[in-house]
Amino acid sequence: MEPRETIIEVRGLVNRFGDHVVHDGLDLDVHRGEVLGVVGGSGTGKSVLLRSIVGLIRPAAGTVRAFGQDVTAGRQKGAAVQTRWGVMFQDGALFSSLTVRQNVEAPMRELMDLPADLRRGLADLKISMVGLKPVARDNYPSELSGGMRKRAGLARALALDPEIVFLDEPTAGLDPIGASEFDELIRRLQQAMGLTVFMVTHDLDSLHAICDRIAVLAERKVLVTGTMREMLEVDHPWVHEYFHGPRARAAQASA
Ligand SMILES: Nc1ncnc2c1ncn2[C@@H]1O[C@H](COP(=O)(O)OP(=O)(O)OP(=O)(O)O)[C@@H](O)[C@H]1O
Repeated sequence: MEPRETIIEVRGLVNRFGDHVVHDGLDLDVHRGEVLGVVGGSGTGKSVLLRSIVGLIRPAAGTVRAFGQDVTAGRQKGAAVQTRWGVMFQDGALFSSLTVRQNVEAPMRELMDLPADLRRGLADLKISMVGLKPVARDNYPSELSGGMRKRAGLARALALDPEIVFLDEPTAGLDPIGASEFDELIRRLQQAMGLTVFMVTHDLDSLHAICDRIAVLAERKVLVTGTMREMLEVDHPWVHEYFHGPRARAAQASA
């Protein structure tokens, strides 16, 4: 097997809010081309981990290297990697006063110097790639269904042709059919674009359907990483319950 390239390397990460320690010496590698599912109980710091990797939270200690650059060192250095990743927040986090197209154009406006017609063409391409009809381009977020808003959020995350996308609970709030369509979309885009995907999720079906590897957050760190098959062997109470509980059995049966 070829050695795997690590594109995100988190070492010794410490995050705390007041005296509440969320992460205490967390290590994690993300490999190029994989779909990594990040799971953990509520409040274990999955979103905080995502936000500290993309520079929205400055950790109390530890380092995050992205594409070989230390992105914890300061905003200046981090700016260079911002075009290499895209982020989709939990509810899509779209700008409510902008249309879908304007939302997708926003990262291009901020970080690239493109003529308006090219920017618009690229935005429309991304909108069609996520399966939204052309008519949705001029809609405002409030005019879209939850599933469409998520697709629009994904189109915005893809705006700059990133190498990695960070998705925070992409299927939360979708009905089962919508959720599996969204999984399928992520898998197709990942294969077509050679994307790496970092996905925080509670969705056991998504873990089965599209994740190459899973990282479990517990006890203020990444307790274990591995394939779904490896997760089934882990002898830790929470991990065992999560991957063997009734919902896990149902997801396994339908995978
Ligand atoms: N800005 C903040 N200020 C204070 N506490 C915070 C802040 N952001 C997160 N926390 C706390 O950090 C902990 C981890 O939060 P986080 O949102 O990362 O959890 P999570 O694992 O994503 O949970 P869930 O699965 O419920 O979304 C929580 O206890 C939360 O209250």
